[in-house]
Amino acid sequence: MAHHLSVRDALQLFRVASLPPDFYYIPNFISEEEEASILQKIPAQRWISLSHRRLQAHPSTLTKNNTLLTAPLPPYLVNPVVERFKAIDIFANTPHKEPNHVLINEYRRGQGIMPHEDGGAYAPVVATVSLGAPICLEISRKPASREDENGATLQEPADTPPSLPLSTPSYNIPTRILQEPRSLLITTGSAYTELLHGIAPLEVDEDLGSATVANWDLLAEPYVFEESGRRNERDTRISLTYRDVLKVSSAASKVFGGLGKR
Ligand SMILES: O=C(O)CCC(=O)C(=O)O
Ligand SMILES: [Fe+2]
Repeated sequence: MAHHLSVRDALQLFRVASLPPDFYYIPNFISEEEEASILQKIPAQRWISLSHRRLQAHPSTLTKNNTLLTAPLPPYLVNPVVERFKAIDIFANTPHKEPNHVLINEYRRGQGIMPHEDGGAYAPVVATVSLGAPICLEISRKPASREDENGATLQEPADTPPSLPLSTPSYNIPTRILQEPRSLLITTGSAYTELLHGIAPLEVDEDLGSATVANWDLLAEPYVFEESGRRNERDTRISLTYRDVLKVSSAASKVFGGLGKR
């Protein structure tokens, strides 16, 4: 008798089991040819330079109140990546059922991004395709916060015991997720809402191994790091982060809706 694995069951094979739900790491999500083709199509004139990385937003940057002016994503960001997302139902439960926004980040050797959370502008699913070179994503807990008597939020020191449910002792946090080029990382559930992610501004990721990298058993080529002294010499790495922006507005609704209210 044939056994059929549902898409959901199949995805569980790629869950990063040592972390709170849910991170999924899928190596070789795209081929080398597809990677080269995407890299070549990223428009050189669209980069916005920040102090420790550069980035571009497609189809556009969100407005001040986190609204996306809807427009199609460029075809090179849709095919094959979004087509493949549909096959594994990644955005099946988000409001628009597919990503409508992509941030492209570029990190040169020594660059990074501060620990942060992606917040409420998006449905709590991020799908990150990595291109160019490996890099470590650092995963940490949010500092517990509480309100003082004036209603201002107080941040507690990072070593304060965190609130449930992530305090389960089996989770070894802080940790790292090693993202190989052509891999896909899906961040959803409490991994999206309760944890911080960032990239340390390093020239070398060191001490790579099963005890220090949460997705070690899911890597396509762990031997590359074993053979290079458990080190990853950073090189330029580009990420495509696919999201579903909750608030959207079309150009037409902006013009006619606006007129109607006057
Ligand atoms: O480059 C990455 O993998 C992380 C980017 C990121 O966290 C973001 O754009 O919010
Ligand atoms: Fe982020």
